[in-house]
Amino acid sequence: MTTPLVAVSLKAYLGAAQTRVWLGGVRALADAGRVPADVELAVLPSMPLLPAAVELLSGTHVAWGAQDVAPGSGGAQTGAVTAALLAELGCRFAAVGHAERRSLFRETDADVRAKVARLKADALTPIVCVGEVERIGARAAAVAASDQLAAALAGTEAGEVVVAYEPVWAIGAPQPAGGDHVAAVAHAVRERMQDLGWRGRVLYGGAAGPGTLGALGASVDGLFLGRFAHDLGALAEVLDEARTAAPRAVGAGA
Ligand SMILES: O=C(CO)COP(=O)(O)O
Repeated sequence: MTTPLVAVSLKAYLGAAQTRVWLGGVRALADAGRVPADVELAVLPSMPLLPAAVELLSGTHVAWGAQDVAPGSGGAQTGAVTAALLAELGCRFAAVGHAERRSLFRETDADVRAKVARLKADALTPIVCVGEVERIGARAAAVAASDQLAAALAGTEAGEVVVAYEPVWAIGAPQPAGGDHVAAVAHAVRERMQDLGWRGRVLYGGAAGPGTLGALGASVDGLFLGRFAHDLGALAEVLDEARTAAPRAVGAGA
C-alpha cells in the first residue's frame, strides 16, 4: 500500500518570522497527533528557513525539503544551494521544474534533468513538477506532462521519484482542475514513470485544499499544496482526508 504524501511549498509567500510561526504550528499539529502516522507530510520553506525546520520539526515524522536545488555539484556557483548541502540539513525532498521556476527563471528541461541527477546522487527524492501551460484537453495535457517527466528523468538511474502534476493554469487559480482531467493526466504520467522504470507517488497541485482529495479519489497519491496550506486548520483537514482518500493498492510503492 502506498503511503499518501501531502507536500506543502511556502514559495515566497511568508517572511522569516511568519515561517517560524507556521512551522511551529505544523509542530503543534504533529504533537497533537493531527499528522496521521499513515500519511507523510513534507514541508518546503524558503531555503534560509531550512534550519528552522530542522529545529522545529526534528523528532516528528514531518519531513522537510527545498523548493529548488543547484544543477551543479558545488564550488564556483555563486548563489547556488547544492543537493549535498540540502542533505546535510536533513532535507528528504526537493522540488524541481516548478512552473514558476520554468516561467520566471527560464528553467529548461535540461536544467531540471541536471537537478534530478544531483538530487539522486545525494539520496534526496526529487519532486518533479510537470503540467500543461494552457487549458487544453486531457489527452494533449497527458502527452505534455508525461513528455516533461521523461525529459526530467532521462539520464539518471531509475529510483524513487515524486511527480507533482500541476496544470499551470490551475496554479494560483481559485479552483483546482476537474477530477476527470486530473485522473486522466495522472494515469498517463504514472504509466510513463513506470515504463521508465521509476517508482513513486503522483501528486496533484494547483489550488488544492480541503475537499480536493475527495474529488480526485484514488487517481493520485496525495497533493502538492500552496496557498491553502497557510491556514493550518485547512492543512489538518487535508491530512485527515489523505488518510482515507488516496490509498492505492498497486503500482507505485513509496
Ligand atoms: O504551485 C503550487 C504548489 O507547488 C500550488 O500553488 P497554489 O495551491 O497556491 O495554487
